[in-house]
Amino acid sequence: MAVYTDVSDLALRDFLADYGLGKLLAYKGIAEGVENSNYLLHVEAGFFILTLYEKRVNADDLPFFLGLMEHLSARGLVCPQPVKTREGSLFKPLAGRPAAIVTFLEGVSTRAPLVAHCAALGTALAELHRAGTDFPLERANSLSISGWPPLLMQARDRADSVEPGLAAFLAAELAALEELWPRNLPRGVIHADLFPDNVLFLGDKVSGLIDFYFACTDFLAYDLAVCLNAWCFEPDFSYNVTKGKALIDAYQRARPLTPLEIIALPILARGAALRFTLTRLVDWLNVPPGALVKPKDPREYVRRLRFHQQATSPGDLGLAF
Ligand SMILES: Nc1ncnc2c1ncn2[C@@H]1O[C@H](COP(=O)(O)OP(=O)(O)OP(=O)(O)O)[C@@H](O)[C@H]1O
Ligand SMILES: N[C@@H](CCO)C(=O)O
Repeated sequence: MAVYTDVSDLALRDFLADYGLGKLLAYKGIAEGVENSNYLLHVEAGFFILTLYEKRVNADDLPFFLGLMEHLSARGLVCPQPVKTREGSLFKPLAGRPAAIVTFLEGVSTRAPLVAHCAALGTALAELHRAGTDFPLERANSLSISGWPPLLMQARDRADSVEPGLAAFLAAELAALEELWPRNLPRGVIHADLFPDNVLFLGDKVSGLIDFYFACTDFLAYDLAVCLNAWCFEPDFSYNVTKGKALIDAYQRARPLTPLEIIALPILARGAALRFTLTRLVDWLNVPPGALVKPKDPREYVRRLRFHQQATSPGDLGLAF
């Protein structure tokens, strides 16, 4: 359960006094998620999500994240809408953390995506990229290639306790990717963490995208690479090329990839696998005492990384070219 920061009902009532949402009727911590503390709020105005931003979220980035959700909602993408205080603020402190209230979205995330889910995701991802084109703010991706060496430094000494030889393997991967990483691909707003737990469905249809707290300005095709890793591997770590093809084809129907993006996709997928290996490894080795959280297993991403070392052609991912 991801609740790092406990919120007393007294503090919450005081916080809510600045919003026009009526009285607090009930609230409870939400079991899913690993990054921030989330509560489901039931107030007189209905149901909302209260998020307290934890270590990876810098308060200076909140205007980008919350402004992006407003921008995308205004363009018809279903994502949480931030609720402003009576004075017009998008966030304010609660229990020592910056905190915001956003609208609650209906739908259920899937733990075992089917081909139809992957196709629906591909369409939603391309729509997100298109809706983000005129968003005026920029935010560098702090977890792209220049952000990986500091993560490896934090984990290097204890990485081999997770899997023998892991520190050397990751150092070699980092060096290889620094050589191979593309420089000039189409850029724009990306979600950067569109895993199955961040996509809500009603049946086969996407009913909402959530958790924009890694969103940034980066290669659009990197977002597709993150999704291929998160949605198209089976529990035995084999890559399901049918799911990959469904995701890519649906994406391309709404936003065709350029030839350079097609060539770069295997490297982007390898880099995306390294990014999540490193953040998971750091979190695995540093669970805060008392936190109600189940860290995610970095070895799931080491397996993907090994796949991408071998799968060097776009066709290996399901891309017809
Ligand atoms: N706007 C929303 N509407 C409905 N449910 C939501 C909403 N925002 C969050 N949730 C619920 O809260 C859970 C955790 O939210 P979120 O994914 O934003 O947390 P996180 O800690 O940032 O997670 P992650 O580990 O994916 O980074 C979600 O899986 C979902 O069940
Ligand atoms: N989606 C991430 C966790 C949130 O950053 C992961 O599965 O490692």
